[in-house]
Amino acid sequence: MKKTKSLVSVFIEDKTSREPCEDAYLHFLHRCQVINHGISSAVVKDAQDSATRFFDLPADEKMHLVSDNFQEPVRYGTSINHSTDRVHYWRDFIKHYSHPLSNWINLWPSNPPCYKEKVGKYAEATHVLHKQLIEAISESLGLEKNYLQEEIEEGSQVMAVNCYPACPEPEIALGMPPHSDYGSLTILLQSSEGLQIKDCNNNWVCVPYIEGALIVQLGDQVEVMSNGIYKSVVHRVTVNKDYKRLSFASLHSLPMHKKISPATQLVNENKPAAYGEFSFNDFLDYISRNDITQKRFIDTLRKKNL
Ligand SMILES: O=C(O)CCC(=O)C(=O)O
Ligand SMILES: [Fe+2]
Repeated sequence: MKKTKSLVSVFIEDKTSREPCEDAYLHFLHRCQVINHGISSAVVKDAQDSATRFFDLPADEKMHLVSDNFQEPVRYGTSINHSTDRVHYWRDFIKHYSHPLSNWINLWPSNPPCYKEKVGKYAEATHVLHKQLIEAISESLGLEKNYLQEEIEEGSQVMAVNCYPACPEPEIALGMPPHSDYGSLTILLQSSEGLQIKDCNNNWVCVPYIEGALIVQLGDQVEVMSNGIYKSVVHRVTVNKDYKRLSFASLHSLPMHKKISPATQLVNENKPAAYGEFSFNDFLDYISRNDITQKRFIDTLRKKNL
């Protein structure tokens, strides 16, 4: 079976195997893990090993990449924004722009020497997978498969590589606070459990670790484009006291300046546009001036009279 087709069928099969209501479909997508993604275990392992070696470097080797500027294409840090966070989170991260790879890879860490090549291979593979998933989502909404094709080809990809060290008091700490991702989809690779998502009843649910699987999380751009048929996933990261956890969050989005709004095919008299338009740049502007734990960005886009 062709990869794209099998991904589509994963979505559709689950849609029909549950109660035929919108919520059931969303419920499934909140929990989506993809196993038939076509990214080899060697590519995944090499990327994980390279990232582990990067985080194991002495602090002063990483410090020259520290920045609180959210627009910086390569940024190392702890917490979310170390200088403004009122609560610090138990996380180190390196974030880098990743698409088109040749535009950015020279800025990526040069130590360990394998980092660029190995993480670069993984980033390119997730870009291909993202395109397939967006096609499946567009079709599931009754839109053309290539509805967002151009925007995805030219779109942005930020790879957030997160390291959550073992924490002596995990019950009073978090690796990341509750948030949803701004983009279209996030493709997430976790080395062990730790991610939790908020379900329809507002309970935190642990996302199980499945060897070889990639977690697919819906972001704010898909919620807006689908006019609320899909909802972006609120998630947070817990930590543990026994071992370090590594995750790769590949954050995909439309190009930085491109505004997304509800698809006209999904807007009608009975279902008017429920959100205003926004771009990735608008989100960056918001996050640099606001605390996302106080108010979600997507809440600022909802039309008030609906
Ligand atoms: O580490 C994780 O499981 C999630 C990371 C995440 O949510 C993010 O980087 O936006
Ligand atoms: Fe996230």
